[in-house]
Amino acid sequence: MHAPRPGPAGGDSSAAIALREVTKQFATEGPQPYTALRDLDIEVAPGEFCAVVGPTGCGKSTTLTLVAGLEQPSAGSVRVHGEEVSGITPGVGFMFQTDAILPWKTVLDNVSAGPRFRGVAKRTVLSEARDWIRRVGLAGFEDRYPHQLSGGMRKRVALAQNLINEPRILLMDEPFGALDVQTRAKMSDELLSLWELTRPAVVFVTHDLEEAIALADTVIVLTAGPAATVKARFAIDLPRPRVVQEVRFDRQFVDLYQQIWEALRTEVDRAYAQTTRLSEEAGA
Ligand SMILES: Nc1ncnc2c1ncn2[C@@H]1O[C@H](COP(=O)(O)OP(=O)(O)OP(=O)(O)O)[C@@H](O)[C@H]1O
Repeated sequence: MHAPRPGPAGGDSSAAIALREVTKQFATEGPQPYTALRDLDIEVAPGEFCAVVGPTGCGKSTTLTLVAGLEQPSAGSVRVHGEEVSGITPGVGFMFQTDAILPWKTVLDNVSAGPRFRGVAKRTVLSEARDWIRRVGLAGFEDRYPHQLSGGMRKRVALAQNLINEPRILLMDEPFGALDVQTRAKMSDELLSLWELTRPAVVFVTHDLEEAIALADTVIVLTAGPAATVKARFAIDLPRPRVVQEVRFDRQFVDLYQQIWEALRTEVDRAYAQTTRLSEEAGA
């Protein structure tokens, strides 16, 4: 039995990420702001792999932008390694669904870009970049340009580009969402083995509950918006190393899936009903 763990693990200042009673409002064209998140409490330990699921539009990406320092909370606090976030958070890697690699640079130059920007000597950077390119399985493709690569290969470049900076925190917003099912499973396996190398704390946003359970130590379910918050938190105590395609058939996996889906389904139904109502009102 994997009972949902209530709330975050009780105010530990050694957390990699700690969001406390976070509310985020956005200005609208009307007089009232839109409250995307309210009283959100999330804590992620160093080295923990945390997946966040929730209905569409509930505030998953917004949560990541708060941790990255791209947005400020309207109330509450966002801390990274004990420091209040103000401005872009250092030591944080970010991977989106769309490719963020530079189309005019080769694989080698893309992977080298971060350390070069920080002023690391060129020779050191090139040698490290080649190492990371090899680790992500792209040895021999150093001189290719992004348009000469498949979608999965471009994701590997993006991974190497992030991991070469040895981020203590890696924020991933549906990074494999645009890939076909098989490539996606392969990339998930590769992500897990690369994550083991440097063990950053990961927050991985996904719509895919199977993907969330297969990858994570913890799955957080958010409620439907507006004013989304944490509905439940589940510990995923499946043994590691895991093979994403195989772990899905594990009895324990199926039990976890049923429990988490039970929590998620209500929120997905609520979000769907709201969208349908708003669309009917707009059309009336
Ligand atoms: N800059 C912004 N200005 C106004 N509203 C915003 C802004 N960013 C996000 N929102 C609103 O906040 C809510 C949460 O958005 P967010 O993108 O975080 O949701 P999400 O859970 O990541 O969505 P999805 O699952 O569809 O990717 C949405 O209603 C969105 O329209």
